[in-house]
Amino acid sequence: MGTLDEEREHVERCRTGLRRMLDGARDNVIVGETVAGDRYSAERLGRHLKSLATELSEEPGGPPFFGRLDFGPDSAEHNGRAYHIGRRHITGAHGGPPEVIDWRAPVARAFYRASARDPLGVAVRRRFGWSDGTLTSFEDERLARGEEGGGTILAAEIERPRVGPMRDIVATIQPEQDDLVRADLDASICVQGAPGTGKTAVGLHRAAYLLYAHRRRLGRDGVLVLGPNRAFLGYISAVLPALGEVDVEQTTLERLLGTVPVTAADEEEAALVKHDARMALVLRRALYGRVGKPVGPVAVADGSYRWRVPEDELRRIVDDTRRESLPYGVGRERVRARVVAAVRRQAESRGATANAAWLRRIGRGVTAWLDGVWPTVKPQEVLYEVLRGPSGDAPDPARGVLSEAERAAITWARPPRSVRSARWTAADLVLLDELAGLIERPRGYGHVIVDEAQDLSPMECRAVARRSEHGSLTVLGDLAQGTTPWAATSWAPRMELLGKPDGAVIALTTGFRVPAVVVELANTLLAALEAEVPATRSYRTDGRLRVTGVAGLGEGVVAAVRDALTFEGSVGVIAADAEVEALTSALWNDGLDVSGRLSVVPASLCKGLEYDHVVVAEPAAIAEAERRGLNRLYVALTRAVSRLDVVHARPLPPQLSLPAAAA
Ligand SMILES: Nc1ncnc2c1ncn2[C@@H]1O[C@H](COP(=O)(O)OP(=O)(O)OP(=O)(O)O)[C@@H](O)[C@H]1O
Repeated sequence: MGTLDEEREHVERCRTGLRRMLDGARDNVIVGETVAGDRYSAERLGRHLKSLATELSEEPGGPPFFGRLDFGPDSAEHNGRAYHIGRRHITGAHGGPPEVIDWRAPVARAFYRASARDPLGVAVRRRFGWSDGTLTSFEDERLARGEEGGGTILAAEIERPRVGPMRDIVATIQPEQDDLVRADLDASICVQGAPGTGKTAVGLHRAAYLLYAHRRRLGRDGVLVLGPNRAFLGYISAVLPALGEVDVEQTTLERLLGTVPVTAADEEEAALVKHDARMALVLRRALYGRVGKPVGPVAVADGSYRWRVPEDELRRIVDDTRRESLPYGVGRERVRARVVAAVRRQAESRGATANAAWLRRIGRGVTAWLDGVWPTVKPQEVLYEVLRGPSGDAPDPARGVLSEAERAAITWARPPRSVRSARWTAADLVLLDELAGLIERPRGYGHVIVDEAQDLSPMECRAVARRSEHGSLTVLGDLAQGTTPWAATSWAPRMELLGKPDGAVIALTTGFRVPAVVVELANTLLAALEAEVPATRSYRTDGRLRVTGVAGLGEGVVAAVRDALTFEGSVGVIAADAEVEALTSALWNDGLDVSGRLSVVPASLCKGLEYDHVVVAEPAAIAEAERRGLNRLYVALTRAVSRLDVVHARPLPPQLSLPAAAA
């Protein structure tokens, strides 16, 4: 077992190793750009090596490792060996053993999973303490002797004040989290976790792990991370690059589906219908309503001769193709190919031979007929017709699917004159995507991670399902934090809509963000929320909760913020959206700088975020602002890492009861 000095010598060896890797990567960038076989590979290779070189050059001062495993003699595979574990693999000198093992490597698993009860061959687990890139301490757990836990390094990392964007948790992943991070690529899982249990962290580390373990497959098929809004993405976007993964697409569903600009808004009644799964049938009917019954034969010119395919054969072709449930666009081409095949059979029975050019010509000759029977169509054209409402004697695709009131809710009161002048809403984007998916299958991903998934509507779930049909899903959410009108109240139906009915639902119940006293307050709301979720245990016994009744909300919030700023870390004031402007002015007018470490956040945007010190302003206003206002309040109350101030000028909502510690 190394002493602190010996460990520091190892740090130096690691830094030398990193420099060696950096020089190698730089040389390789030059070579890679000139030797790769084709331009595409050259570009990819060049990009990869350059980003590796950049990463390495950004890292020389950072902690090269955070843990160490010393295996005992009873480990058959690693008998008596020691390994340092870090964010990245560091190669050894002259082909010797690596200086550091990547946290995702199979052997590193024992760092997260070994316990006194089941040491997995590990004699000693060591955790290192760092300060500004200098190794300052370590703590050992002699697992083989039954010693476990009790250290301060782990607790200090979890309780450290938060500033800036989210950081990785590789040094302190907990066993129940590690199970999820390293679940099989083919396993789709749903993680139900109370606030701060590390769902987002688990999702991001799972992406990094899967890319490591299945680099080839996922490098080709891609990994997609979907978050609820841009503020959230801004908050989490540095985690994967810090873990060396820069090729993950991180976006919101709205941006992913955004083929047209959103320039209108729906009434809630209309949005509810548009997000309902029954719309899938309405749209399918509307699209396939465009397919006609062939009337009369088709005649195809071939030089001076005209081939004829009779009506009954054409009808059979169209009916058979419809039954095959292909994407609409593929169906159209299948019909063309079958008509061409019918012509070919006739030609061959007359002794002609069909070459490729002839087949193409006949195919082109069928286009005019095909346009009448199975026309090309754009999603906007179909949706335009659906939202314009039934016209003429064409059957309404919504008949028998939507009630009259629902039909009326989605029908434009004043239909735009043409599809070009139509203004689309956010819900329309989802419908346009459904139509686009019916016409042509969208690009799929090898793995999709969806955060805050409890808020997805059934139609949004279908949009995600289309993109993970041949891949797998990690679904992260908390039923108690659902705030959309269509939020899930149980997971099984959502997993079905997401195309993974067999996906296991796993609960995370230890909270790492919110201190116990704050959890206790937030938990009093749970009984009033429409969601059955398991109770949480907070890892953190530190923290402070203060509930203050004030005469004027502005002054009360200013006073709470002044106090908050005397502590280290970020400060977030969370208020009902309508109060944000007035509170921001009150803070500025009092000489407080509302940028940098102090921010005022509308309650509607606080999901997934966290601040070291949170001031929740006027809970009653947050609860009243929307249908699921109590869920929103639950989200707001659970953003605090160290301290929560609840400031109220009006009575608190009756569903919130103060724990004895705060009353
Ligand atoms: N094992 C861990 N070690 C250290 N910190 C952790 C660990 N797990 C989670 N955290 C920290 O706890 C905080 C909450 O994690 P995260 O945001 O992933 O939780 P969440 O379940 O997504 O929360 P919410 O549902 O409230 O958005 C983050 O600061 C995260 O870094």
